[in-house]
Amino acid sequence: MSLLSVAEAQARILALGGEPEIESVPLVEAAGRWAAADVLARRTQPAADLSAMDGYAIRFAELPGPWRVVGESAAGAGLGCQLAPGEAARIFTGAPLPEGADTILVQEEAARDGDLLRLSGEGPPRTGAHVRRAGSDFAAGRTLIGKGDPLTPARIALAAIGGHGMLPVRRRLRIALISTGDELVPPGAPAEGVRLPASNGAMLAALLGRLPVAIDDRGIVPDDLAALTRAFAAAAEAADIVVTTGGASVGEHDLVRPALQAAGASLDFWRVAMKPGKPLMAGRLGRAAIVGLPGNPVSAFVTARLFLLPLVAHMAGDPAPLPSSRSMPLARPVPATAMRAEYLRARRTAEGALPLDEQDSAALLALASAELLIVRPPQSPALPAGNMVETIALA
Ligand SMILES: Nc1nc2c(c(=O)[nH]1)N[C@H]1C(S)=C(S)[C@@H](COP(=O)(O)OP(=O)(O)OC[C@H]3O[C@@H](n4cnc5c(N)ncnc54)[C@H](O)[C@@H]3O)O[C@H]1N2
Ligand code: MOO
Repeated sequence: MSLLSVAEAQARILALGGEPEIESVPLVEAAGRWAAADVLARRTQPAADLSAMDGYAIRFAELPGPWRVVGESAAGAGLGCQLAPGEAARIFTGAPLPEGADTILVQEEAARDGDLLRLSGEGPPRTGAHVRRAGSDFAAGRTLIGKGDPLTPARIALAAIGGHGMLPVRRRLRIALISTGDELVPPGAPAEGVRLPASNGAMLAALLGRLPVAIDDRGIVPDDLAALTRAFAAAAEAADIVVTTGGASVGEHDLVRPALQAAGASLDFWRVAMKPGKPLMAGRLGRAAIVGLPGNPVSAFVTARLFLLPLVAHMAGDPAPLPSSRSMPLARPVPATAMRAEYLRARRTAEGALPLDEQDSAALLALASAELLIVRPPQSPALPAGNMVETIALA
């Protein structure tokens, strides 16, 4: 298999994802997901003409008054009768405008003495001042949220006020994580000699945690063909996506590809023209999509950001799952690139994107301080400071 371009690999990985069923979930659980169907208003908002201020409901034509206050309209309860000529009603924010009234006199511009109400300031400037008309936000039946819209906090509020307690979303994706490597110990366990803690599983769980997923961290599997084959087959039974890290390259201990094949997986691609992240593989095993990330922690991070998160977002209903990029000036020169696209870890400065000195694909200290990836396409010339480059935000 030859090296694929990043764009082609992204398109192919998105095509691997199935369409999880649609379910209805309570509003708070829907936050951060995508609407799986249009959501229509079940009610008109406001349902009636309401006061937008605390004050008095009057007829504009009767200014400058005086009026006789005949009762009160509070939020959730109206006056209960119609205003006759010369009459006003005490009214509060959110309360229904009594029949016969058309305008609100705010209380700061009114003087009250028993039942008697007088104008004490400039008064309302026009008929209908401080009145929220019935249906001025939306009418029943109107589309409030379109299929594919992100369920932001504002859309959650909109759905609630539109009469919904539940929203249609794609069900949470089950993601199995498998770290491979004889050298790995679980995070926090003593790492003797040349063994090292497995950082990729926790990193991936943290990255995925912002999406609607249920993580099944299946821990560390040694570099053993039979053990890996068994682990992949078992993980694929219940998962929508099986994510492996490590063992993706070409050494004798890099057994992920043969083990996936032994488990019955069909591999769609292996190796992408990018740095870091070349030995990325993707395919299917039974009903599950397989994403094999490289073991190097920075390579795993960058490929997760560019391929795995978009796949998950796509399956969760995001119509635009690929990371967006933004043009920024370079704060320092960058060298030419060869056949692979390069994703340089960088910081944001007043002068623009500043590539870090340390670009090793195992250097987590540098990755942890990076705020951006500078995207350098294959076969790009060296660029001086000040030239514009595309960047992907990491936070
Ligand atoms: N002769 C070649 N050698 C390599 C090539 C190549 O094309 N020809 N590709 C290199 C590239 S690029 C990458 S990236 C790495 C990735 O290789 P693997 O996916 O096979 O990863 P491993 O060999 O298993 O591990 C690499 C490195 O990362 C550490 N690691 C692995 N898993 C974890 C984990 N869960 N948490 C933290 N660190 C982990 C592992 O100990 C190794 O140090 O291959 C190059 N080689
Ligand atoms: O492509 Mo590897 O991910 O450079 O280190």
